[in-house]
Amino acid sequence: MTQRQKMPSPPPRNDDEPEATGEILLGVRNLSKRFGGLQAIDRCSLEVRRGTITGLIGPNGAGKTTLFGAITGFHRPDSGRVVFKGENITALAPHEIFSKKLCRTFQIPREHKGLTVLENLMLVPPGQIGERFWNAWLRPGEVRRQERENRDKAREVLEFVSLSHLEQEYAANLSGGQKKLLELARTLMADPDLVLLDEPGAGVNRTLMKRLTENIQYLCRERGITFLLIEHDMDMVMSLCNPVIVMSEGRKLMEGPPDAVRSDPRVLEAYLGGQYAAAERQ
Ligand SMILES: Nc1ncnc2c1ncn2[C@@H]1O[C@H](COP(=O)(O)OP(=O)(O)OP(=O)(O)O)[C@@H](O)[C@H]1O
Repeated sequence: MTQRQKMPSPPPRNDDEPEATGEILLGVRNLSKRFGGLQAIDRCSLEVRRGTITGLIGPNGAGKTTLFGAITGFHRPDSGRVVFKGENITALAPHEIFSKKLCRTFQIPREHKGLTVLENLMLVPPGQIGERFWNAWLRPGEVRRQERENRDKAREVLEFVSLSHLEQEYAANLSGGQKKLLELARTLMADPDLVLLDEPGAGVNRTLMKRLTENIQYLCRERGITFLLIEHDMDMVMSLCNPVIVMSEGRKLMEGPPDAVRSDPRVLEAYLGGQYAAAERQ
């Protein structure tokens, strides 16, 4: 992992949340995103502090995945700002944001199906000199060295997520849970500072879920990687995340430690309201 940079002081807080400690790694300020007539994100503001595993929960359609898309350049926000490590990254392209070490996974894994597990990881690091075809002739030694380093790193990451035995398997043949581990592995190839995980537990069996949870905890504690994760599995959220941010109708409803969130009547109402609304639409 790379050396952590010293960051400037966080900007003053402008909401009524209880005082939280730790440097702000990601700041979302008054972000909005509309799809036609639908306000998917509505002046949303929230913060993620370095060194945390922050949970992002909320009823279906609350805007969580759209928010991930707007943070990581996949959706261009209509207004508002995204600040990462003190830098305004709003509306940068996804690959530019990725290269700043802000990485994401997708709700439905986006593996390269026709490539092996190992190849999927080796594709990740940007700026490989072998990508320019003349370098294979002009700088063959350097190309080979970089490829070797890349392969070693990919193998190290695969060992960490317990997928080594599948390195030559086509990614298309992995189980749903293994694909989630591969998604996490791909972010690790970039030495990320912040990883956004979109429903890492969905479709994952209990054994793999336990491994995934332990991996996230280890990476946060030992490697200093910060996580923001969307999850519907409340057991996973309650055991893994602190703080938990609740989104409803495109903006932050509340934030707090898991116990406080679980017992907050506003959260219950948001979930029940969402269910009633869904039932009424049917
Ligand atoms: N590309 C899109 N075009 C049109 N509408 C969209 C698009 N993406 C999301 N939406 C709508 O925006 C709203 C927010 O969706 P989003 O997927 O962000 O919610 P979510 O909180 O992640 O929900 P879930 O928990 O079910 O994944 C929903 O009403 C959804 O239908």
